[in-house]
Amino acid sequence: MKTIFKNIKQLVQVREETLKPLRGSEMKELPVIDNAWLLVEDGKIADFGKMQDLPSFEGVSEVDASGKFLLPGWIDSHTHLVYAGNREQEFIDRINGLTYEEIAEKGGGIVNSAIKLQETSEEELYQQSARRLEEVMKMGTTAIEIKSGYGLTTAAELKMLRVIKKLKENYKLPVKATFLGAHAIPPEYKNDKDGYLDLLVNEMIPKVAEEGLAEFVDIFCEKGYFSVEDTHRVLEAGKKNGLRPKIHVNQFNAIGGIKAAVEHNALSVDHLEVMEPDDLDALEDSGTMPVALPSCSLFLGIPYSPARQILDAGLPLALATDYNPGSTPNGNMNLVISLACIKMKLNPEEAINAATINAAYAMDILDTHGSITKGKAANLILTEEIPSYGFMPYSFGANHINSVYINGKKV
Ligand SMILES: N=CN[C@@H](CCC(=O)O)C(=O)O
Ligand SMILES: [Zn+2]
Repeated sequence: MKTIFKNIKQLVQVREETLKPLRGSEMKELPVIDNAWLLVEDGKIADFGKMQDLPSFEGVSEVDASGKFLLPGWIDSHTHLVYAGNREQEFIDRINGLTYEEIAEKGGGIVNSAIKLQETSEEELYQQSARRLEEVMKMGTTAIEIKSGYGLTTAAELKMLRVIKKLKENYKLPVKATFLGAHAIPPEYKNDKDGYLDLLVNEMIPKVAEEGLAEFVDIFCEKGYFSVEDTHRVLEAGKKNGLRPKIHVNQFNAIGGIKAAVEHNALSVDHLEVMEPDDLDALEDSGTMPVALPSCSLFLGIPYSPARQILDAGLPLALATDYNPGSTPNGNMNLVISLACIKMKLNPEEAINAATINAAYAMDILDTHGSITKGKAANLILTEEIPSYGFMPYSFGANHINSVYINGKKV
């Protein structure tokens, strides 16, 4: 099956090849073709060019993209989209003065979500999660990473991961699963963190790997959660079982987790609201992608990741939503891109690169997704008629998306 998009006002993020993520000043460049066409064949980008050079094609269905922009779909490399219910009460508690940390200390937070999830059937959890996935796909997300971490028992963690597996089977976009058993210390191990780590390392990780339920391993490396020493232990166990690290780090405190992650060749380090010079140094010459989550900063009222400092240090940067019930009950990548421009002072070009090419790297799918490149999947966003691609982040809160395509098929 072939589809041709014609009269595209601008084809955005056009690259011959994408072998590496973009770093530092490279992120300012966003290659485009004005007045373009693009051919999709068998779900892949087959060819593209300028309208003046349009060859004649037979047996193709046509999409007239006059006045519209065509760009690679957003890639959301950090979510917790599989969860049960919501934490609206904690939202009210924070409005009334409690902090995220205080709520967690009182037994709320991640543990609250874990109790809800343990009490929810696998089928119900799947239905709630599938609704969220469909919602974000309509907003332009065309590849997604999803973490476990609201189970905190072997049975409930496996239940979450099976739900992610079912989403992967039933939806056509790339879905990658991350095992985040080390998300919080469950109440029954309150005074025995090492006992929980033993369970993680000796039982959960081997089972997850044996059943092929995850590709990545994660840990919340943070004061009051897991230490740098715990991080080494969990990442080592993950690696032994074939799971590459992608970790939560430097959200509230810089405790040395970035250096540990780099030592384990983590694919990404995520959050980074608080960064020390040592953290930037540790990332230099590494294959580890820094990932910022600006909607989390908005919702919790915490600092935004110092993106300009990260780019000025010549490092790459990716953006993701962190969609979860506690710190970011929102999976809208368009808002993330706007916030990155407004609050983190990224230019639209930098933000779009961070949400496509670099996000693809952070999900380990850069060879097949993240740019308009021949042979890559036709996972695309067709905008409404807008004056420029920069109009998307400028008009924050609006999406300006006409349609979304996964493997060339309209969502
Ligand atoms: N910080 C750790 N984990 C999630 C939030 C978890 C929650 O509050 O449910 C995050 O990335 O923000
Ligand atoms: Zn997260």
